[in-house]
Amino acid sequence: MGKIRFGQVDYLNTLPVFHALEDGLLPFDGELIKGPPTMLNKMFMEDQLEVASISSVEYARNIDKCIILPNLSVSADGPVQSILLFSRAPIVELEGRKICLTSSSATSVALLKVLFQHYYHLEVEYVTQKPDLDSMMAEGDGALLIGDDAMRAHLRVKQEKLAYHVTDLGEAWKQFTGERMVYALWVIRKEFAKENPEVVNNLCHQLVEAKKLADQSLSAVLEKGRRRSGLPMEILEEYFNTINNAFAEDHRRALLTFYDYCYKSGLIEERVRLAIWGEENVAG
Ligand SMILES: C=C(O[C@@H]1C=C(C(=O)O)C=C[C@H]1O)C(=O)O
Repeated sequence: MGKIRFGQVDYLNTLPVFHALEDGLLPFDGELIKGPPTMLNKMFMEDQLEVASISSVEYARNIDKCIILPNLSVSADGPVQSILLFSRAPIVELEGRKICLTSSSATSVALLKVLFQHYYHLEVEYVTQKPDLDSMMAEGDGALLIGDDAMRAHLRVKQEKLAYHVTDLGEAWKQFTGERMVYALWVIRKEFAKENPEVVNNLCHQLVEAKKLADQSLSAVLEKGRRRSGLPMEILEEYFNTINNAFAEDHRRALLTFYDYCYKSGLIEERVRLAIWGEENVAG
């Protein structure tokens, strides 16, 4: 077996899980491959990675290929601060308008479509673009951005007093369903996991340890996040209080609620169950 190729979504919200691995604070005999979610989704599904943090909706589209690693996610209970729709008019007035979607996201694109259809009851036109607020707003009436791109754009909108409405999709989802939202999962390739169960057990253990270490060295994680993102410390502190990297019972219920709406909107092809490493239903 060669080194494990481990895909890392290169946003602040995965840093509490990856910090210790990046800094060699835990034994990890693998290679970290960083990129935006859609790049890692694709690499994982094309067998170029053994394990990765990927968009949660992509799990539902590829259940034959992946097993979810326990206790890990990128989630938030309500406003998330990094999944934002910028628009010229309030969101409820966007009927028939053109919305530019970031090419970096899969889950939040599906979330926006679900919310427009089932919560706001509006029909809009979608185009996909590179994540750049100015070129997106030059092309359309709204722009969906995620991750550090969304946070930097939001700061600019405030600093430059740009006349955009900003809708936090985590907040809208919570108002609609009463649930939190699970944006990303850590998954491992089914074939690889079956052939290397001890490696997977060990990795699961290390990732739980990695989160504990990040909790214990929060100031180092914040400082690294500040250097990487260029965002001010107050914003980072608030963000790390908002982002949750657990995967417990209410995360599962919330994720299945999201999948249900994705299914109703034709964004996934079947209703799925969650196959989680270490639980009985992962066989097959
Ligand atoms: C909350 C976020 O979660 C991310 C959103 C993703 C998506 O929309 O596909 C994928 C991975 C997550 O890290 C974010 O980046 O803002």
